[in-house]
Amino acid sequence: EQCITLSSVVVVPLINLAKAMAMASANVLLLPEAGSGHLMSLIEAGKRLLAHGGRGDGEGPAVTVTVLVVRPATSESAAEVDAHVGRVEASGLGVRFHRLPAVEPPPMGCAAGNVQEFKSRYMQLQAPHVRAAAAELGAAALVVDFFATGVLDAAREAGVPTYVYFTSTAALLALMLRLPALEEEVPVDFEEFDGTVDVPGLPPVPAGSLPAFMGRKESPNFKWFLYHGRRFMDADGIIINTVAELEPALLAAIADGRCVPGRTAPPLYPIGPVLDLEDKPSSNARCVRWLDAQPPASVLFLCFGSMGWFDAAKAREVAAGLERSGHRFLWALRGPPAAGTVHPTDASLDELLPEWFLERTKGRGLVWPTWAPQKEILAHAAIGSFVTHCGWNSTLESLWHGVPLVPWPLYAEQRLNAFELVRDMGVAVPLGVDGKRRDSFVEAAELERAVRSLMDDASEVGRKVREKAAEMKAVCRNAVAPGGGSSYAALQRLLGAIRGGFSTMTQ
Ligand SMILES: COc1cc(-c2[o+]c3cc(O)cc([O-])c3cc2O[C@@H]2O[C@H](CO)[C@H](O)[C@H](O)[C@H]2O)cc(OC)c1O
Ligand SMILES: O=c1ccn([C@@H]2O[C@H](COP(=O)(O)OP(=O)(O)O)[C@@H](O)[C@H]2O)c(=O)[nH]1
Repeated sequence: EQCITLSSVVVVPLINLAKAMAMASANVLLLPEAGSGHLMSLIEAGKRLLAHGGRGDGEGPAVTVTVLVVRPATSESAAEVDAHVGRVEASGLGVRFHRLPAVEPPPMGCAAGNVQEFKSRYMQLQAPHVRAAAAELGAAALVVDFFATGVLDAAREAGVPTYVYFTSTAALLALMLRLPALEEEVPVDFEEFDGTVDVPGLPPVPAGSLPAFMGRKESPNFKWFLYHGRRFMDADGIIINTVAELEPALLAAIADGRCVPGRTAPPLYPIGPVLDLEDKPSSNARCVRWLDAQPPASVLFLCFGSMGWFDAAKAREVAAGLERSGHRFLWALRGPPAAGTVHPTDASLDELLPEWFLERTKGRGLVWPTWAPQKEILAHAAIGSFVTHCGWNSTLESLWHGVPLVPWPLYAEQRLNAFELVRDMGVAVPLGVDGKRRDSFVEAAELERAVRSLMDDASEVGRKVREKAAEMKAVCRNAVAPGGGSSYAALQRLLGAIRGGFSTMTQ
């Protein structure tokens, strides 16, 4: 109102000033899921947006990045999130944080087996606060975790272009986009199904390699994956933590509309590998110093993610398999979580290992009973291969260092990752894991066979897989190289789209 009474000599410069201020920076809001793994991955992606667009250039305004922090529902998770947010705030990288008001969690708590439902409903409840934050902070774009597609409508109502950040593979994305059709095509529950499933861009996928959440169609978790799969099509783009050259056929199948015939898929931005790979001072952990004394590419590393743990029956099979393989090893072994928590405890070696094991493998093996500095270990020249649960972050970390894999999937989408690593990418040897009757059990003889097939000098299969992993190391590094890399280019395209939308908004 004050402006109306002013002369045009004053009004025009004021409007221009407001526009100029708005144009000065395009604020990208990130909405991670309320758990630390996905939060870390999305923050890492945010750091890349800042590094590429933070100062602005001839192509458009500078980009700022603000993370909308959802209060985790458990104190265990809240402590992890607080610690990580604190570290990033202290790092001075310029990522901003905005804490969303507390929301009453859905009633079911962290009920075992309904994790996806709980997370999805909790994120959906954030919608009004996300809309308020978008207005308050002046959002140019919103990037949401793939469990948070429940806020898409609120973002749309607020007029904010919204992108999904997909923390896993293009294979899982293709499968989730296909899920509504697959549900119709396969007449029984997937856990009853013996056939193969068609995922465009992959060889036929055996039912036993489908993700754990797909078991029963009536389960709330399945329903939520179905929901998210549908909602991905409504996003303004899908940012995915993969590398174009790692999954070319899958990305082409999604982009060509082969996963959802008759509809155009949102633009895809494969910007991976999104990993926190900054040079950190060496942890000086004893396990890393132990590696210093081992010959190059001689050590098998075993580690099973933030939630993998073994009971004595499984640990004894591993021990026997490792002993018989004759190869050197570094085994990160964890025990069962304490009641009411999800994270493994430090292993009690007396309880988990056969009494002969440490003595018989002395000098060629080390058991590490706690959290391992995995990235530092995989970067070490002594590491020759990696037995992994196939979490996608662990997989990318391994490929980044050219380390070939032995896949031992445990939970989430890991069976699908294992299938892709062996059958499509050729960077892993197969391992027979009994997921149906014995909860991801591997027999000693089978582990010994797989390890030998990858690590024995005379193994032709091993040579090919090792070569392929070395190729993928180059692929990953080239992808993020400034200028010509595919992930670098995808990030530039993404910034272009965000800035383009922002300029339209502020015109
Ligand atoms: C991909 O399918 C599933 C992923 C998860 C899942 O969810 C999750 C949520 C968080 O708030 C924090 C996490 O750390 C986290 C991790 C997680 O699984 C891991 O995600 C990785 C990629 O980000 C990777 O793909 C690993 O394989 C996963 O173990 C959970 C889930 O079912 C419970 C899924 O089906
Ligand atoms: O002892 C461990 C176990 C895991 N990790 C790290 O935890 C992450 C695990 O992520 P992933 O996606 O592989 O699996 P998740 O734990 O989410 O199932 C990766 O960055 C690993 O490097 C680690 O550093 N030490």
